[in-house]
Amino acid sequence: MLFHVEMTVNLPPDMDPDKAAAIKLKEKEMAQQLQRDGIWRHLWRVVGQYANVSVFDVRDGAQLHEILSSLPLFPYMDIKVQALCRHPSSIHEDDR
Ligand SMILES: O=C(O)C[C@H]1C=CC(=O)O1
Repeated sequence: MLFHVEMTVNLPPDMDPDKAAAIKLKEKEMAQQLQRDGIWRHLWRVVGQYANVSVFDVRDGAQLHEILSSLPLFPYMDIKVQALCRHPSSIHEDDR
Protein backbone atom coordinates (compact mmCIF):
# COMPACT_ATOMS: atom_id res chain seq x y z
CA MET A 1 0.00 0.00 0.00
CA LEU A 2 1.38 3.39 -1.01
CA PHE A 3 1.31 6.50 1.14
CA HIS A 4 2.24 10.07 0.27
CA VAL A 5 4.04 11.58 3.25
CA GLU A 6 5.11 15.19 3.78
CA MET A 7 7.61 15.81 6.56
CA THR A 8 8.59 19.26 7.76
CA VAL A 9 11.51 19.41 10.16
CA ASN A 10 11.43 21.92 13.02
CA LEU A 11 14.59 21.45 15.05
CA PRO A 12 14.73 23.86 18.01
CA PRO A 13 17.04 26.75 17.01
CA ASP A 14 18.87 26.41 20.34
CA MET A 15 19.52 22.65 19.99
CA ASP A 16 23.16 21.68 20.57
CA PRO A 17 24.73 21.46 17.06
CA ASP A 18 26.47 18.15 17.87
CA LYS A 19 23.16 16.64 19.04
CA ALA A 20 21.42 17.91 15.87
CA ALA A 21 24.19 16.47 13.67
CA ALA A 22 23.96 13.07 15.45
CA ILE A 23 20.18 12.92 15.00
CA LYS A 24 20.47 13.85 11.30
CA LEU A 25 23.14 11.19 10.74
CA LYS A 26 20.97 8.48 12.35
CA GLU A 27 17.98 9.69 10.32
CA LYS A 28 20.01 9.49 7.11
CA GLU A 29 21.19 5.93 7.86
CA MET A 30 17.64 4.80 8.58
CA ALA A 31 16.19 6.59 5.54
CA GLN A 32 18.78 5.01 3.27
CA GLN A 33 18.22 1.51 4.71
CA LEU A 34 14.44 1.88 4.23
CA GLN A 35 15.10 2.95 0.60
CA ARG A 36 17.34 -0.09 0.05
CA ASP A 37 14.54 -2.24 1.54
CA GLY A 38 12.09 -0.83 -1.04
CA ILE A 39 9.88 0.71 1.67
CA TRP A 40 10.82 4.39 1.27
CA ARG A 41 10.19 4.50 -2.49
CA HIS A 42 10.65 8.23 -3.15
CA LEU A 43 12.39 10.95 -1.15
CA TRP A 44 12.36 14.46 -2.55
CA ARG A 45 13.48 17.74 -1.02
CA VAL A 46 10.87 20.52 -1.13
CA VAL A 47 12.76 23.42 -2.67
CA GLY A 48 13.43 26.21 -0.20
CA GLN A 49 12.16 24.32 2.86
CA TYR A 50 13.58 21.90 5.42
CA ALA A 51 10.90 19.49 4.27
CA ASN A 52 10.47 16.45 2.07
CA VAL A 53 7.81 14.73 0.02
CA SER A 54 8.06 10.96 0.17
CA VAL A 55 6.25 7.84 -0.99
CA PHE A 56 6.25 4.78 1.27
CA ASP A 57 5.29 1.26 0.23
CA VAL A 58 4.06 -0.52 3.35
CA ARG A 59 1.56 -3.22 4.40
CA ASP A 60 -0.85 -0.76 6.03
CA GLY A 61 -1.18 2.44 8.04
CA ALA A 62 -0.07 0.69 11.21
CA GLN A 63 3.27 -0.26 9.64
CA LEU A 64 3.73 3.28 8.32
CA HIS A 65 3.04 4.70 11.78
CA GLU A 66 5.56 2.30 13.30
CA ILE A 67 8.22 3.41 10.79
CA LEU A 68 7.54 7.15 11.00
CA SER A 69 7.42 7.18 14.79
CA SER A 70 10.76 5.37 14.96
CA LEU A 71 12.57 7.98 12.86
CA PRO A 72 15.14 9.90 14.93
CA LEU A 73 13.70 13.23 13.71
CA PHE A 74 10.10 12.18 14.51
CA PRO A 75 9.84 14.33 17.67
CA TYR A 76 10.83 17.37 15.58
CA MET A 77 8.69 16.84 12.48
CA ASP A 78 5.22 17.85 11.37
CA ILE A 79 3.98 14.93 9.26
CA LYS A 80 1.05 14.77 6.85
CA VAL A 81 -0.01 11.41 5.40
CA GLN A 82 -2.31 10.62 2.48
CA ALA A 83 -3.21 7.09 1.37
CA LEU A 84 -2.77 6.44 -2.36
CA CYS A 85 -4.30 3.95 -4.76
CA ARG A 86 -3.84 3.24 -8.46
CA HIS A 87 -5.17 5.92 -10.80
CA PRO A 88 -7.38 4.38 -13.53
CA SER A 89 -5.48 6.35 -16.19
CA SER A 90 -2.03 5.35 -14.97
CA ILE A 91 0.06 3.38 -17.46
CA HIS A 92 2.39 2.13 -14.71
CA GLU A 93 1.48 -1.47 -13.90
CA ASP A 94 3.57 -1.47 -10.72
CA ASP A 95 1.50 1.29 -9.10
CA ARG A 96 -0.48 -0.22 -6.26
O1 LIG B 1 15.90 15.90 5.59
C1 LIG B 1 14.70 15.59 5.75
O2 LIG B 1 13.83 15.89 4.93
C2 LIG B 1 14.24 14.83 6.97
C3 LIG B 1 14.61 13.41 6.95
C4 LIG B 1 14.15 12.58 5.85
C5 LIG B 1 15.17 11.83 5.40
C6 LIG B 1 16.34 12.24 6.06
O3 LIG B 1 17.49 11.80 5.92
O4 LIG B 1 16.05 13.25 6.92
